[in-house]
Amino acid sequence: MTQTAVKVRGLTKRYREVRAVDGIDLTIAEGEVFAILGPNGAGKSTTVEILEGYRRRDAGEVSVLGVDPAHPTRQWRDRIGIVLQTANDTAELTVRETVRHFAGYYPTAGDPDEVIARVGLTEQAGKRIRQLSGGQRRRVDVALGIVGRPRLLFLDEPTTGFDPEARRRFWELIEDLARDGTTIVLTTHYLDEAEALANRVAVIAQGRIVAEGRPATLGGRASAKATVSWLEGGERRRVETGAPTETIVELSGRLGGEIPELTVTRPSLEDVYMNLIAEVPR
Ligand SMILES: Nc1ncnc2c1ncn2[C@@H]1O[C@H](COP(=O)(O)OP(=O)(O)OP(=O)(O)O)[C@@H](O)[C@H]1O
Repeated sequence: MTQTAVKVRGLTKRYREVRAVDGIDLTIAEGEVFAILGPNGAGKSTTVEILEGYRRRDAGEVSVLGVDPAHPTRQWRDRIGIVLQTANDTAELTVRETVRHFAGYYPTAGDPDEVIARVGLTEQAGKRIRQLSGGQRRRVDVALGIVGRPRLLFLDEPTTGFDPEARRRFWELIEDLARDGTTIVLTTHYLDEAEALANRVAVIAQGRIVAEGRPATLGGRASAKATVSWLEGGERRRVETGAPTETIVELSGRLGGEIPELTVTRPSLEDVYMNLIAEVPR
């Protein structure tokens, strides 16, 4: 039976007149990679901070690894990994010293050098934090989030400032952790990141979930019309169709085999996301 890692019902949080979180329901199974998407100010961080036990809620039920995060225990904290913003307080320590220091907080921490290798910082292990680039510092943050070998890892916009290669490496790390059974809750503004990593995504706008599902099917994406495009008589032709295979067979017959410069596209996750966000009344 799949265990539930996160269960949220009717979660509500206001800051004076702002309804930051306005009745959210969420269920995340153990081992899932779950992405929370949404525009600036949608309520993502507030939701995640409540799940992490760092913010009080006004109403609703929340269970994270079977515990109400409003009443966290030490044992519960040890099973949760959080990638915080850059740890500036250790600027004078080296990467290795910092990771070792944080490893000391956990009863079953991973080997610091192994963790440093996993985030791709072996060459920088002896450097002071303040000497690192922004993207390298962010990798230290990730190392500190996983050094306790958490069962549930929260990542808030983890790849902001990463170069493309570092992002790919980071994605591999997340896939690796997911294969080991770590549940991952991720907020991101990069839709390709959500598509590459997440089993499921939720789109939040104005404190509510406006869509939830697999990235491939979100917002009716899989059943949306496809655009078939090809070159004919020196001109680019395009048709929208619910039956692209039929269109291609018909075209292939007409053009006598290979269809020049054929492409078939469906709405991207970004297209679907933009539509979902546009529909939310302001
Ligand atoms: N400490 C606070 N005091 C008052 N209002 C706040 C506070 N934190 C957040 N808010 C407001 O609550 C709403 C939701 O903010 P939140 O930070 O959860 O959004 P977000 O989806 O994480 O945004 P972003 O993508 O910009 O990080 C916003 O309107 C924000 O201005």
